[in-house]
Amino acid sequence: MAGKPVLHYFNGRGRMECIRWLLAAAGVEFEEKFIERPEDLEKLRKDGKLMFEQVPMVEIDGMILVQTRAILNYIATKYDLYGKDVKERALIDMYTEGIVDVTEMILQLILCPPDQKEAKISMIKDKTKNRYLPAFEKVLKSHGQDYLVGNRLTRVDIHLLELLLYIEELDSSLLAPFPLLKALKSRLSSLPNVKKFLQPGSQRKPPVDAKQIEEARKMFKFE
Ligand SMILES: N[C@@H](CCC(=O)N[C@@H](CS)C(=O)NCC(=O)O)C(=O)O
Repeated sequence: MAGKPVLHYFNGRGRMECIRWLLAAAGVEFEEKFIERPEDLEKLRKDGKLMFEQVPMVEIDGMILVQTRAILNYIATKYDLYGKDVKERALIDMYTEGIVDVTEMILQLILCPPDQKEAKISMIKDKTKNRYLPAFEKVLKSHGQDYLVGNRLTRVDIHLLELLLYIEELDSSLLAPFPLLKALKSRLSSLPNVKKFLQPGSQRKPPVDAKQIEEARKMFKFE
C-alpha cells in the first residue's frame, strides 16, 4: 500500500494550502516537509525533484508532482471530487478559476509594500463584495442544491470554503449580505473531515512577522 503523500513547501499558506485543504476534505492523511532555509529548496532542486525548480511539490502514489493545478486535479480525480461528467467538470473548473483569482489577491497581500496595502485591501474588498460573492450566491440560488455543482461535494466547494474563511479574516462583515453562501459555509464546516481540519493547528496562519515575510520573499523570489 502507498504511504502518505508528502508535501514539500514552506510552513505557510501560499500555494500549498489549497492542496492541504483538498487532501484533508478527502480524508487523506499527509506528511509535511517544510522548507525552512534556502538550502532546503536548493537540495530539492539538486536532487532533480522540482521539474521547474519550484514548489509546491507533492510525493504521492510513487510520483513527484509539481504545479499546483496539476496536483489538485490529480487529488480531485483520485478521490472523486471532480464532478460526474465533463459538463460538471467544466463548471467546477470555471468556478475554481474565479476562486483562484480572489484567493491569489488575498494571499499576495502579505507581500504588498506597506504604503500600498490599504488601497489593495480596499480594492479586494470591493471586488469580493460586488463581483465574486454575488456570482457565487447566484450560482447557489439558481442551482438550488446543497453544493455548487451537481448534488454532492466536489473540490470547488472546498476551494470556496477556504476562500470564505480568508474573506472573513479580512473583514467579517463581507459575508453578511449572502445568506446562501453563509449556509454553504456552515454545512461544509460540519462535514467530519472538514470539521477535523478546522481544528486549531491544522491550517496555516498568515505570517504576521515582517522578518518571516521578508525571508519567504527572498527564498521564493517573490516580486
Ligand atoms: N505555476 C506554479 C508556480 C509555483 C511557484 O511560483 N512557486 C514559488 C513558491 S510559491 C517558487 O517555488 N518560487 C521559486 C522560484 O520560482 O524560483 C504552481 O502553480 O505551482
